[in-house]
Amino acid sequence: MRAEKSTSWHIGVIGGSGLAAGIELEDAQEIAVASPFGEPSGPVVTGRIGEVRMTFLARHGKGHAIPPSRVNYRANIDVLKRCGVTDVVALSAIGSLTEEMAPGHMVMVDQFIDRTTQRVSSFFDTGLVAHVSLADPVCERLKGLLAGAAELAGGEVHQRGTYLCIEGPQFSTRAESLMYRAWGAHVIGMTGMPEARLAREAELPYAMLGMVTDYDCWREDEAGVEVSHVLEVMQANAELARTAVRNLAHHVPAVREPSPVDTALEHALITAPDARDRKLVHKLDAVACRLFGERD
Ligand SMILES: CSC[C@H]1O[C@H](OP(=O)(O)O)[C@H](O)[C@@H]1O
Ligand SMILES: Nc1ncnc2[nH]cnc12
Repeated sequence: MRAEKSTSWHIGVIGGSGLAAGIELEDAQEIAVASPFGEPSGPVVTGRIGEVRMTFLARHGKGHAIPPSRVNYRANIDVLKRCGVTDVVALSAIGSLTEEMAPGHMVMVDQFIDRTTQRVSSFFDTGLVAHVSLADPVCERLKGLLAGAAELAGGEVHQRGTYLCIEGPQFSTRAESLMYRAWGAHVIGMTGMPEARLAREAELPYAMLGMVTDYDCWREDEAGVEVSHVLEVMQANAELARTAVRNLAHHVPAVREPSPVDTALEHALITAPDARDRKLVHKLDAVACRLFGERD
């Protein structure tokens, strides 16, 4: 395992609802990658778009069998890191909490409010304590590149948006939806957290391209969200998302300059070396490879 990131891009794509079929890659290979954090959502498909290495993982597994609360977010991020991914792009179906973010639009999520309750949200634990900064959970550089790629694909793109993550699997009540609006959230989903937290701990720049599928249930006199409707809108927009990813691969700079996120753990570890749990340190050979991995 390499300790420092290379200057070549290797983009990991996590495909959400309606995007399990993945993206078209050259020299595609399906690989089952094992993780010390358990079973990831499925095998990854790794290959290239032009000169850029790409690795795809379906968040909910083949056939969308895994609900948001049971996605093994740690294993998913761990296997992407193990594959050598340098940056992570998340594709997600989202509900809109604001009039101007209409179904069919795309939102470059840049902030999160986490209302999840059942998920393991850190790679670190007793015997190895770390506190990374999450003030800016999305990598500005990756977000900018992805926004440009989405616009080039012909999408109506909103440059920022706060994503409220619920536990699900039920959609929200009207009272909750109104409260989230009052909190200043712009969009709602069930998977952005802890995915973004874990990417940061793994020193992986993360950006989310949210695909608006519905208006949640805050609008008066409108029916609540139906999953069939969400999937219908996603199917209509899946090709747009795939084109955005293709454009991203074709438009990243030839040389990947370091991102501040590449060293997010630099000042985050607080446990003294002699108080560290060796087993946990070993488990983090990929996630924290820069600090604990073997050099090749
Ligand atoms: C299919 S409706 C609810 C479902 O869709 C979103 O999934 P993802 O973020 O993986 O695209 C939402 O978060 C829920 O999991
Ligand atoms: N309204 C909504 N609430 C939660 N997750 C969603 N995914 C798509 N639409 C959603």
